[in-house]
Amino acid sequence: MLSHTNPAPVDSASLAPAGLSPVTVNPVIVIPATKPPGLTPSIDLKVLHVVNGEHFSGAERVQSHLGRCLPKFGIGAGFACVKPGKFAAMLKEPGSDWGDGHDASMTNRFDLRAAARVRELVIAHGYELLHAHTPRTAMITSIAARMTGLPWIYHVHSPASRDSSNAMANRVNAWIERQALRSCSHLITVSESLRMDCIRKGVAEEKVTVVHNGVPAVRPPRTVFPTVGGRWTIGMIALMRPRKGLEVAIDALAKLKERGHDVTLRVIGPFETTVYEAGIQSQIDALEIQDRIERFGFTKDVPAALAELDAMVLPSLFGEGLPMVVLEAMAAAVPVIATRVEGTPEAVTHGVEGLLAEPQDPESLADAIEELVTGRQDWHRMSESAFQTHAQKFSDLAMASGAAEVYRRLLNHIL
Ligand SMILES: CC(=O)N[C@H]1[C@@H](OP(=O)(O)OP(=O)(O)OC[C@H]2O[C@@H](n3ccc(=O)[nH]c3=O)[C@H](O)[C@@H]2O)O[C@H](CO)[C@@H](O)[C@@H]1O
Ligand SMILES: O=P([O-])([O-])O[C@@H]1[C@@H](O)[C@H](O)[C@@H](O)[C@H](O)[C@@H]1O
Repeated sequence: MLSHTNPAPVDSASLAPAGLSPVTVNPVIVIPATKPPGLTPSIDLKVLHVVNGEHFSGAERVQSHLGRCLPKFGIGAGFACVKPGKFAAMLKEPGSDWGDGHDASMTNRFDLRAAARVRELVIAHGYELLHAHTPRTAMITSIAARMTGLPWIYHVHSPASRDSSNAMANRVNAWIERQALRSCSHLITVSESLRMDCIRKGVAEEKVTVVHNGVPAVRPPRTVFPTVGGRWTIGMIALMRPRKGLEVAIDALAKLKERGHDVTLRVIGPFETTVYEAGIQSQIDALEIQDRIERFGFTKDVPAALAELDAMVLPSLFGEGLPMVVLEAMAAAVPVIATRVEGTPEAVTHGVEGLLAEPQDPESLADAIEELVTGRQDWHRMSESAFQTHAQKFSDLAMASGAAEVYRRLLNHIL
């Protein structure tokens, strides 16, 4: 049963800005992650996720939601982290309900002792299935699976061959992934686009299941609405690395300034490297748009940050699966302006939950933002559609239910 605070809807005419059509909105809706119908079953299956652990980004967000929600389907999750860092530390924080965190650190990319450590964890904690999330952890897991005789699942979050802007790292990761996948029992992809990518690379169709990413239904209260002709605050939320296209957003912002629109870009999240950060700062300085950019570091409270945005912008260049920030924005009823890459169009239809621009194209991105700020696209309609689409298709429980089904079918030899 969904248990949520859902006050009586009010007519937003009094709240609505000039130039945007009023609709009926709920002023405060915060829907906590909830249980599926029925009582929580007892745990009858334990899965060990083998994860990188150094960042807290999209894959880790998926892992944490799975860890929290799988027990509602009778499945307990543990995590073996092969790199120390943010996710590994967050697993150990008081109050973390993601599952048990274990250390399986590697001293270098080819440190195969981590596989022996995974085997020890399986024996000590009674895990019955292994689940890897990156090429590096696929390699470790494939060896650990051989050592333990357990089946293993590979979760594809992005295409290894175009996952980063480092061509050599992409080639090495794609090669490692190919070798490891020879022994993989089943693949989960986060988008249909990635399923097709795996099939094109030779994985048998029946070995791949799409489990779309999902996030909890958290729609923070919003009291201020954007107005045509007023100031718009759009935000990008990410671990900032070249493939996310922050440069394109900055160029688009300069174009919007030239066109006379009052749009500010809020950049929320850490930078992967100081070199990348310095390059971005130089670009901002050269374009003389310091007055239009606000920068924040990593935030733990993404829903609160979203509640202060008029739109979430994600100008990814390539390499996405189904970005979590897109789904988080939709859950928070924030329109999304993103690019037509990989799985993003599976969540956002142009003109419905948001707007889609062409990747690598500041003009196209500026045009999309302009559509919204000039009121040619109705903000309230888009906000409500985003909220509805999330609720119907991209909840954390739907994702956990999909993963649980794959686990059970695999162990019952139906897959
Ligand atoms: C290029 C790439 O490999 N992208 C994939 C990666 O996501 P990637 O890590 O690139 O980006 P996502 O948008 O999916 O995730 C970023 C996550 O970090 C969180 N965040 C960000 C900034 C901040 O300050 N605080 C914070 O908590 C966001 O709320 C979000 O949950 O894994 C996702 C999960 O399957 C995939 O769908 C993405 O396509
Ligand atoms: O294992 P590795 O190549 O060093 O680590 C990489 C991670 O640092 C990165 O966050 C992720 O997006 C890549 O897919 C890759 O897994």
